[in-house]
Amino acid sequence: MLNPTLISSSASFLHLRWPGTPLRGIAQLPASKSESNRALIIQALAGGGTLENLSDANDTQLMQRLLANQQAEVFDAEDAGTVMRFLTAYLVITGKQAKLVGTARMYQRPIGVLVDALRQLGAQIEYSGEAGYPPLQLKGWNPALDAEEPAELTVRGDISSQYISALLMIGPMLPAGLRLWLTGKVGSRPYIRMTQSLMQHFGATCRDLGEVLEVRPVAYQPADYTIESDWSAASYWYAMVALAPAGSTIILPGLREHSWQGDQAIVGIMDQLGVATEFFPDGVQLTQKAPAASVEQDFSDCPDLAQTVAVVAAALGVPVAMTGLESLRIKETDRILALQTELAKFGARMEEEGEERFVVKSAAFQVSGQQIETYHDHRMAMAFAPLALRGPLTVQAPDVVRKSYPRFWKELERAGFSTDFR
Ligand SMILES: O=C(O)C1=C[C@@H](OP(=O)(O)O)[C@@H](O)[C@H](O)C1
Ligand SMILES: C=C(OP(=O)(O)O)C(=O)O
Repeated sequence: MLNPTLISSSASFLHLRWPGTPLRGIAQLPASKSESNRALIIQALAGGGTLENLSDANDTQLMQRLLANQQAEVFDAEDAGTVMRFLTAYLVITGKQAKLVGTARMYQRPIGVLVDALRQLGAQIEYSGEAGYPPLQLKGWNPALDAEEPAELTVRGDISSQYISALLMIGPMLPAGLRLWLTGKVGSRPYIRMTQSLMQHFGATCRDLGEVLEVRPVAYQPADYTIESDWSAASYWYAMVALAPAGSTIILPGLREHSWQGDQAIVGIMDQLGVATEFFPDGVQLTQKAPAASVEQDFSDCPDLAQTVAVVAAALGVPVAMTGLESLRIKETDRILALQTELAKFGARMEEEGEERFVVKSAAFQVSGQQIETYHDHRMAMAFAPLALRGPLTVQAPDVVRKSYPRFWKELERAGFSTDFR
């Protein structure tokens, strides 16, 4: 069978068009890659259990392949932050000596906070390139940990929550558990809570005691878990409903009202940008409503939604003030710079007004054949694609979506977009 992701894999450009009718239908979402990649690490540590609905995202397929070949000498995390960070901690705790490599961009994404913490636990890790960044050489694990008292670590929370999740997940394997003190402004908190919830689902004990997170030395137990659909991926369908002609509505199966994913925050944000959500037992229906006159939003807990929201607000002409964007500069690309550059092609501006506060404003926003650069960032492609509902648009390197949503373009075709891959 033809792999749907291969159809576009060699394309340099995708020309997207919308016929002008209302947008209606059921869109299939990928499963959450954040839940999937945690569940895979925990399942490997638990030694069993069944995972249903694992994500088809490259980040998850990659994690699965790497965990299936643990005797490897080199582990290539490609551009997947969770793979690089979670696997580093996993390989340390399972005593592997190996090299961890990735893309050129991965070598610009810091990992020093995690390496310092693992070294304190007894890991021997060397930097093969620049100190503080991958690639890493894991040289062994000589824990000198107290059998009675939990290991105590102090970790900055203001760079990436993935270091904290990585450390929490190996906590049950330490002789007396782990006490993790967080310093600085902790970002992406819901991802830390998601880690705790999944750990608990697999029998571990991980408690949030305010300033400190405590993991007891209680072993993981094999368990079954069904991964929820991905709320970050859902955000692009919210954007489409917000920008589509009157009378548009979309059903998204597999989303839960009580979710472990912080990006469910899209429900409240898009309620202000013209999309109402109705929950059903297995999913949601999105319909249109009037947007607010202006929006203020802190993205500290949901950084992956920032691009979607900036583009929709600019296209609607609703001024939006955005805070909590600090981590955007060290993701797949510098997402602030990328947004500023690409929004400018439509006459919209994203300007820093005061410290770490960005305001997106636009007048006479027009979509008329612009070409969007994607900067090796899946979210740049998916956040700008909904603009095709307002006029013809070209997306450069469309295959970038495979990182989290390989079927994205297929789903757009099913919804009625015309796609021309060149
Ligand atoms: O733990 C996770 O699954 C993730 C945490 C977030 O990263 P940061 O903690 O670096 O903000 C998020 O941006 C990323 O897409 C996935
Ligand atoms: C930032 C992201 O992923 P990661 O950090 O896991 O590469 C993302 O998916 O937007």
